[in-house]
Amino acid sequence: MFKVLTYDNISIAGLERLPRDRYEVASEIQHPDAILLRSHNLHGVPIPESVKAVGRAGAGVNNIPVAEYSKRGVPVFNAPGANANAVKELVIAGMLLAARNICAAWDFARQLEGDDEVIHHQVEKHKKQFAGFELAGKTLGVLGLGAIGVKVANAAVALGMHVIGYDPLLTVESAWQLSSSVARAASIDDLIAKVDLLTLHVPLNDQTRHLVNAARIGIMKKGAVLLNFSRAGIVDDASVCNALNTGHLTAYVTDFPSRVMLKHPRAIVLPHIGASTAEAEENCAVFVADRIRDFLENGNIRHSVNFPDVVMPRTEGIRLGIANENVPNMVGQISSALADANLNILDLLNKSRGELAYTLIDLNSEVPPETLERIRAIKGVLSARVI
Ligand SMILES: NC(=O)C1=CN([C@@H]2O[C@H](COP(=O)(O)OP(=O)(O)OC[C@H]3O[C@@H](n4cnc5c(N)ncnc54)[C@H](O)[C@@H]3O)[C@@H](O)[C@H]2O)C=CC1
Ligand SMILES: O=C(O)C(=O)COP(=O)(O)O
Repeated sequence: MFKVLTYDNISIAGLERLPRDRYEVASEIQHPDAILLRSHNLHGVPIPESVKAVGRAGAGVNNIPVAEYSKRGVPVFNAPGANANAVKELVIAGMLLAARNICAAWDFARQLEGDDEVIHHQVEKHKKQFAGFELAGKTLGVLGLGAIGVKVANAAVALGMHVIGYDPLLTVESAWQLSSSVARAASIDDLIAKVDLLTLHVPLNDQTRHLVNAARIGIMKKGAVLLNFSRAGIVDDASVCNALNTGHLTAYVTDFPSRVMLKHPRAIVLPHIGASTAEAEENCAVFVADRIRDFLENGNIRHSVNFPDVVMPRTEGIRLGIANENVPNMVGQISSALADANLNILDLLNKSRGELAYTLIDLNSEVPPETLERIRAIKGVLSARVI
């Protein structure tokens, strides 16, 4: 039996991918083989010795200390693109909410009192304060053209907007999907200076923390709208608050409320619901549960954020999965240990990614415990397991 510890609300459809005869899945469980979570913060949480894999049913992994898991030879999986459509739809909604002052107008309408004639009179008298602008013809800047950014850019083109994008690490996959109408900015500052609305779709990391700060807001057009459906830390909320107060920014639409933004009349704050649709929750949970299962049962790695893709068809033999540092002579030392135990290699696959490597070896017979211990003791081996 494999044990899977869950945090957050993981879609049942995903949990059902882990059959009950082979998996014990619970939100409280001792010695888990894997952790399955969404936005729960794992920073500062001790990693149980038993954990072999972590699955993030979503895109962002900034809530997971990936480097610490890497040092332990534990792959972290996510579900790239599985919730992108949900976020795209909310971003489009966010642009419309801001452009048409929908939140303030709704608040106004809900507090009207009196009979229908009085209400009608009040409506016609006050509606001018909620006059907005149309998206068609405006210029949208998309920072980060990954799964979400590409979908937002293409949808905005379909709405008649001019779209400019910036992503120095644009993948071939994203480039293929991106509308040819999307213009390319030369730099972040070039992008920011040109647009009426700016939407952020980059991960939170050391390069993107406070990427939108006072200096960058200063080069934005007066009256621009900022949308942040990426992460709180990418935007310096205090600077945005100042810019909203002076009118330099017209509106800030964010999925990440903070104290200064909660009650701000020009801020539209949502409770991190970008991926909260039944479809996205199911897509993410199914995607990542399948990856966790293939790893636990076959040692295969697909769509990990820290390890290379390593997928080898199963032979009849005994399988060994080894995570190691990407340094010379690892495979040599491992195969010597196997040869000394008189084990014959049926199949072997070794791949590296950055500082990490992963090896799958199919063997003709059982691995003696002392051989497994000898492999684990090799300097640079991070984890080794018979599968
Ligand atoms: N509000 C919500 O509920 C959700 C929020 N997110 C957030 O959105 C982020 C993006 O998600 P996806 O598009 O699925 O990820 P992705 O990995 O497909 O795309 C991210 C893109 O950002 C680019 N990028 C990285 N650093 C950059 C930089 N400094 N400047 C410009 N581009 C840069 C990458 O090259 C990549 O193309 C996630 O990391 C997460 O933080 C994701 C899903 C739901
Ligand atoms: O996938 C992401 O990065 C998200 O932000 C979605 O978070 P959630 O799974 O809804 O807690």
